[in-house]
Amino acid sequence: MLAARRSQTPEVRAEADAAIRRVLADVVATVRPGTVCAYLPMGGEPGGAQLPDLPGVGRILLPVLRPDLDLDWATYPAPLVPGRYGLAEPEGPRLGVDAITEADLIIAPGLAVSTDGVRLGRGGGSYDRALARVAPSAVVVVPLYEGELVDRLPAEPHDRPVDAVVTPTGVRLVAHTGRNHPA
Ligand SMILES: Nc1nc2c(c(=O)[nH]1)N(C=O)[C@@H](CNc1ccc(C(=O)N[C@@H](CCC(=O)O)C(=O)O)cc1)CN2
Ligand SMILES: Nc1ncnc2c1ncn2[C@@H]1O[C@H](COP(=O)(O)OP(=O)(O)OP(=O)(O)O)[C@@H](O)[C@H]1O
Repeated sequence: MLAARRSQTPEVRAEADAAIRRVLADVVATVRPGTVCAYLPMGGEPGGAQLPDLPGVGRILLPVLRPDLDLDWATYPAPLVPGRYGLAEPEGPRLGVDAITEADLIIAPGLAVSTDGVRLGRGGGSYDRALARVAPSAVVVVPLYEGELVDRLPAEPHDRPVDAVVTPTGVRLVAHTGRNHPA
């Protein structure tokens, strides 16, 4: 999945990123979230650097990677400083790992999602831990490029299912049996 992302030309990627941001704006207009947990794409992740600049959202939180790879949160916009793995992270007060419980919409990074809602991450287990804390009513979406919504992914009991994927062509709901019962 990473190799396919790297092989995209900058022009094709920029166009797909802009389309993904337009679809995300539609999702925000529909869900009308008070608080959104977003992320700052890095190294060819869908959405581009402007992903967290979400118009009309009262409160935007970005992840701050803890030494144990769990996720803390800080508000955005804020000055960005370099974190581990080449991540850019917001300065400002750390709100704690439970800040995600206040989010109505979570935009989570992923390399692929299956049609039954399993998300493939980068292997830190960060979002598995963070998504276990989201409110039952919250919506979890993963921005993806074309071809990254797949039929099957290997799942383990700690994997937390997601609700929908956002691609350049639109939103697609994925089916799962509940946040704490991975498909
Ligand atoms: N943009 C973005 N922010 C994010 C995540 C993410 O996946 N994307 N995370 C999602 O959890 C957390 C950070 N976790 C990360 C874990 C690994 C790598 C990474 O680059 N891993 C290398 C190999 C690491 C190594 O040297 O062992 C890789 O995948 O090539 C990056 C972020 C929080 N913020
Ligand atoms: N709640 C948890 N507490 C501690 N470790 C966990 C937890 N959930 C998952 N892990 C560990 O994290 C590791 C990586 O899991 P996995 O490969 O599913 O990550 P991922 O979903 O790809 O990554 P990420 O969530 O960071 O995007 C596994 O070794 C797993 O045991």
